[in-house]
Amino acid sequence: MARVVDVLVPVAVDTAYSYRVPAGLVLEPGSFVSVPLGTRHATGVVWAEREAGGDNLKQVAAVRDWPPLRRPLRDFVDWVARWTLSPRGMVLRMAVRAQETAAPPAPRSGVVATGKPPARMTDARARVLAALATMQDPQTLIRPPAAPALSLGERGAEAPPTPSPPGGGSRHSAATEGRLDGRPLARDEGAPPVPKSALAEAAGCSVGVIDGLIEDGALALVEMPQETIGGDLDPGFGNTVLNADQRPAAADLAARVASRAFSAILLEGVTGSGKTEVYFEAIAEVLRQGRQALVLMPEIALTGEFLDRFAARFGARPAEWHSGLTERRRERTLRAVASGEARAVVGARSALFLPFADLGLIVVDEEHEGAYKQEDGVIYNARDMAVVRARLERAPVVLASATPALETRVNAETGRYAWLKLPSRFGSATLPDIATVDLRREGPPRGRWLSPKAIAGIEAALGRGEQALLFLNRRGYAPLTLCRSCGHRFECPNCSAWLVEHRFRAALVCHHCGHVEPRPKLCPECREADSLTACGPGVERLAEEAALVFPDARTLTLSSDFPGGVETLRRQLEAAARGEFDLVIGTQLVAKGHNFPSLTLVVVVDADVGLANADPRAAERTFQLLRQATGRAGRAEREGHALLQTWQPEHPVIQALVSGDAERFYAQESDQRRRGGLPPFGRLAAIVVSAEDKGAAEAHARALARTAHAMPAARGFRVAPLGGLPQGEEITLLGPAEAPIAVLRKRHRFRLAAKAPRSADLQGFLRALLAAAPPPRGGVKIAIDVDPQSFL
Ligand SMILES: Nc1ncnc2c1ncn2[C@@H]1O[C@H](COP(=O)(O)OP(=O)(O)OP(=O)(O)O)[C@@H](O)[C@H]1O
Ligand SMILES: [Zn+2]
Repeated sequence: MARVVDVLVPVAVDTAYSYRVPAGLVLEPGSFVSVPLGTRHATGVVWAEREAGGDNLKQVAAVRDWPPLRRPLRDFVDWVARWTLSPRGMVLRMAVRAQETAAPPAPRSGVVATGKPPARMTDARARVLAALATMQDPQTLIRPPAAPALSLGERGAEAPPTPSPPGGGSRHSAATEGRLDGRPLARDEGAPPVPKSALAEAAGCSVGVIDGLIEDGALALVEMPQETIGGDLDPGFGNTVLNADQRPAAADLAARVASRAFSAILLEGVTGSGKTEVYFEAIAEVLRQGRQALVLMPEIALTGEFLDRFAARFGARPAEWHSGLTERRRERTLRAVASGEARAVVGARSALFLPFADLGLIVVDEEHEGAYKQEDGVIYNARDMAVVRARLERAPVVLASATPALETRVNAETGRYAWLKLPSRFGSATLPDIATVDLRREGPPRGRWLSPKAIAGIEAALGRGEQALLFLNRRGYAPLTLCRSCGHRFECPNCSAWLVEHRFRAALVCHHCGHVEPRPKLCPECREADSLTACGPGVERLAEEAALVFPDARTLTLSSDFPGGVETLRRQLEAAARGEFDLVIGTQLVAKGHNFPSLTLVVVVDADVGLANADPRAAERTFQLLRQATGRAGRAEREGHALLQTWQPEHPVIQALVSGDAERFYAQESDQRRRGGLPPFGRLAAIVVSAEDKGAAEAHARALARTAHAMPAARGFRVAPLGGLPQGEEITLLGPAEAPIAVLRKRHRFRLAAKAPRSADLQGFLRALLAAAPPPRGGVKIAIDVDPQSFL
């Protein structure tokens, strides 16, 4: 009998392939191995090991020296694949992609002073030694010196230092005594080495000067200790004194962490109640245990403020994980996570697949956020999968939100999740009072978007030296451009969607596929000049109006598509938080999570934006977004106000926001969903069939429906007959129908939906359906979306 392993390879296949293990090779489940796959080699992970007659099998080529993929993560891969109906290899890809692409860490070295004076001293050499002393001074370590060679004192860095007169200027002689400006030159134990290039830059000389000093023995080249990533965290660094609401919640979470058992907890607290402070106490307990914590955030790129708060509480920043990291950083972070060195990671949804050594806690911040849903490839909701991973790791998972998803609320109500509540804002802050502006009666003049009431409110706030936020969840200048003379509308050539004008970029852009075209001078249809007109507002247009109405206000407009990327956004948000702007105009990006202490007024320019959607979650999502947005006001001492500009002030969502009665809103929503058998009271899956050829997509979608209705009842599910009302356990199949976005990226799309009672095996049904249906041909693709968030 030979030893055989089943190896899962990170490609779009579901099965693990078997390979023979060469004698002498030590493998265990989870080992990374290189295996022949077709004509090439691939890196895969050992999924199982057994004794078998493996004579006709290919051999494992090599073992990689990566830490093995631990059992909980392997089980997680299997679980996610089963749940989402994705090939296991594709899910594995998410867990190992980083390893695959990672560049090997480059060895890094730096110089330190030896304390031995150089045999010969020159200006340049003196500058190097001075710069090094400064850079190694713990006082300046916190913030690396922006101006180089600070210790040269009054003369500054720009003026090249002239040789000191013998005896008079103490600098050189001091240097030869091993001190410079009172700073010890000798290598402090622990003084960090400085890379040669950085030192040369700081001293304003060439690397050659440094090499000379090394040869002379005054400097030594040493291996740089790798910067720790997410390590060196101190649970007692910056203790926060919690208030009477926060204390029991924090104690509860800490006790759960200490128990090392799975549990799911909804931490529901109004905006500004200190949810972050509370779950920090759970993280502190994880650190005391020497384990690891993961915090998921929906907008990871914008968490500058969070990182600073984290550092103030724990003495250092957590590791970050998101798509904006450089390759080297990814690789370093990955290793730090796998080795357990990284004690805390804050990340986007993909961080859920990191190979933690000893995960003791997962926090999903703003758990209701749609951004947790990945809509392509493996279609999954990181919030739900976080609960699964926590269970496999036997760790608690905290779902934090001021406006929890209805699913989560129901899980808390039924006791599946524990429920911790923070009913009021921290300190003396109170929730903003919310009023409506009825656009039917109190609206702005044509072509304007700010009502007189809103303008008066903003003027008053600015007059008091406070900030105002104009919230409009629409990027660009105008959502639709048309020709006044012939009525031509600009549509995306790849999608059934209007092109959005971005005046900033002087372009028309498709928000679905990214198609960009210049805004023409003539109408392409009727050749009329200057006939194009913008319909409706986006944030750019609002900024234009604000500049007109408030010419003296310091205004900041923020949108995720503005140039400068994440770092610029972070800096601008920080500046806004410091009060450097009077008026902030932005999309949902500014609505969430930020603390702007002097912000007292939020104007929601178009509260109806999300309500027009016909999807089952439209009301819930609008409620969440607007409550978050209005929740930015009045977070410090001063009272906050919010104005909702709306055409339908009587709409239940608007009413719920105004009354602040979240309980009633959730109760109504629950009721409706229960009656409709919609999640969380029933289960939904969408099947999207697409092809470049419309006929092919439609034909296949119909074939799927026919197959479903012809399927015999099986254990776990039965398909309801067409036209009839579903009985008990039956699954209803709806559609196919052309998708609301009928064409996306040149592909025609048809949707089917499966609606099932909670007790039915929805995934089992979908699997059986795909197996029984004819195989897709002619470029037809099928995407299964379990628990869809989007109905487009
Ligand atoms: N115990 C505390 N001691 C000092 N400051 C606190 C305390 N609790 C909360 N704060 C402060 O109150 C503000 C709001 O807290 P935090 O951001 O944690 O609230 P949140 O519930 O997460 O809010 P949101 O849901 O709106 O993001 C912050 O500035 C925070 O520093
Ligand atoms: Zn498009």
